[in-house]
Amino acid sequence: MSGGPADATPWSSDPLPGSPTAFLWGYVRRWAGHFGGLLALVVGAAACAVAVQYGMKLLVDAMATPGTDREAVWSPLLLFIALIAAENALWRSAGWLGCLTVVGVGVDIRLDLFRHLSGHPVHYFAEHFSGALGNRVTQTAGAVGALTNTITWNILPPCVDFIGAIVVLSTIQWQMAAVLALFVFMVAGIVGVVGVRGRPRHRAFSDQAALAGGELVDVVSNMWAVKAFSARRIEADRLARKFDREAVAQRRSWLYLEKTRMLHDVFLWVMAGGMLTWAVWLWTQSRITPGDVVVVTTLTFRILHGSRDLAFALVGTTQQFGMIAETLRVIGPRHAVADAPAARELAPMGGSIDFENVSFAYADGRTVFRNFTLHVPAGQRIGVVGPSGAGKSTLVGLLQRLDDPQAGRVLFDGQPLTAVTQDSLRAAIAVVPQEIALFHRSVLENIRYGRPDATDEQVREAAHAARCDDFIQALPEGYDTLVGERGIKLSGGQRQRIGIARAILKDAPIIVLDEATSALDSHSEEEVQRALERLIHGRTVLAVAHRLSTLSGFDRIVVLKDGRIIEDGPPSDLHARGGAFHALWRMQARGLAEDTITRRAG
Ligand SMILES: Nc1ncnc2c1ncn2[C@@H]1O[C@H](COP(=O)(O)OP(=O)(O)OP(=O)(O)O)[C@@H](O)[C@H]1O
Repeated sequence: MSGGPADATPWSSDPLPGSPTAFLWGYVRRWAGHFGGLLALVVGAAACAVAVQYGMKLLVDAMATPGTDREAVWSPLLLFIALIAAENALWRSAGWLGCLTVVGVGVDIRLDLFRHLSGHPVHYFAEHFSGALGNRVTQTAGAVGALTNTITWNILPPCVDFIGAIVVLSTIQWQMAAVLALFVFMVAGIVGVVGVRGRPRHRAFSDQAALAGGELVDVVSNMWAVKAFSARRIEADRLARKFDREAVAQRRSWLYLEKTRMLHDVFLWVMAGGMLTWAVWLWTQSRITPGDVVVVTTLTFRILHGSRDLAFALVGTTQQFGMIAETLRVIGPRHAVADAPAARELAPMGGSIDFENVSFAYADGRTVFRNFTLHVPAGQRIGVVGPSGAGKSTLVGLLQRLDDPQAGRVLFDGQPLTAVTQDSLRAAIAVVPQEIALFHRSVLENIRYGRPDATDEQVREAAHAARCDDFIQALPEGYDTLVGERGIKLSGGQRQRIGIARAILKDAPIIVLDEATSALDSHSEEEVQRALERLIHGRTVLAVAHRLSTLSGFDRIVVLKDGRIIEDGPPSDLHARGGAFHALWRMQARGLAEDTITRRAG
């Protein structure tokens, strides 16, 4: 249940607020009614709690003062009972409203962080642990909830208690109120300073915890390699060392808090003993009533306990703030590739591609293209080949605008990519990569990812055209079968064909095949090849391939080397020319022949 003013954040490329306070303030404003109500309820409840102590004093005085009418006890008693009822009603209302607020804000925060996170370019996710990013979003919502709870239950009430207690005590004996106020400031100050000095220990613990958590995510997501290299014990030992280091840091952080608590308890004992002795001495002098002694004692205990809660809560909040600040640092920056303010929807007109004097270097300074120019007319099938590191994937990435070139332009049907929205651009390009990303959802939903509004019938037609029908029908629940995380229950060829079905469904004017068949055996490749033929019919195709046989029947081949085009022309011309492409082709043909001989012999 959100119940609040959700979806106030646009899909902006602007950075998130840099400081946790500004970030949190946005939610306080969005949920102003809830936070305002919570504040009023908590302040009211804490004030009632102080008034209850005063009610107790009135009752004791009515009972203990000699010569007073015994009937006079009923009104203080009634007041006392009414105040207890009011206090509890206010606390419970605060609890209820706190629940609505924390839950609702938690949903908003996770959605906002997800929206911003998903706007970062693809390489951002390669540079960070994706699992850790997901956890970070969840933990930040948790930290904001914990912060709200800490302020509501551990910071506001002691502050109200303190003000209330000073007001009440000053009506009894102003000197006592002054001494108590001084003492509380001193204790809160000392415990606060000691607490803050412990921060490096707490930070060391959270760093170690993050490291150990990251290691665990890394190992679990690479479980295949762990098993393949029989490395379970090695990984367990490695984790044991990380956990040990984390445990040492955790003990140091925890025991430091215990020592601070002990220090506070000593202060509490000295102060409570001192105040009580002072109050009883004043009573022996008949300067204050028994009710005054009761109220001095209970208020002293109450605010001394409160001062400890407050000091620890403040230390706790610095940890929550640290966590939120770290998230804003990692997730919050401006998106590296953003839609221009005046970006239009792309208007596809056949699907021509132009790279005009493009220069591009990665963030680490590695230059891939210098003044690169390539024109692909609409409807042409072009194969891009070349040695590893030549820039083939970078070229495909620039076409999808995963990055912007530092100089020059990339155009789609004459429209510069920077002038159109990223969503409309990517809707016009269907990519079949080497690794098809499958969600842990049904086969039907996975194919429908190509066009979310497609009917079941259209999904089945696309699957049929991509030659998926047979194996999908053979799955336990057909199209409703859930594929495992990353589609682990399907073979490489089957995943590829699902990827092709998606692309067929997408019906985009440009098809990009990025090593689409390189991980397949010859039989699967044949199947996939047929599916691909159906997909690429009548469209502009840009195919990156190591296996040159994939490109037979293409109109044109471009051979890249070190970001430059070294050969360009129809495959037959390149063969005739006897250059790099021809040499590569012959090498692969020999490999294929050997492969066939080996299989026949087998
Ligand atoms: N995210 C990145 N950050 C920095 N450098 C990168 C990044 N991605 C690729 N490169 C570098 O850019 C150059 C071109 O890489 P690219 O992946 O485009 O080559 P490729 O021709 O597709 O290679 P392969 O056939 O091995 O996939 C290489 O030198 C590579 O190391």
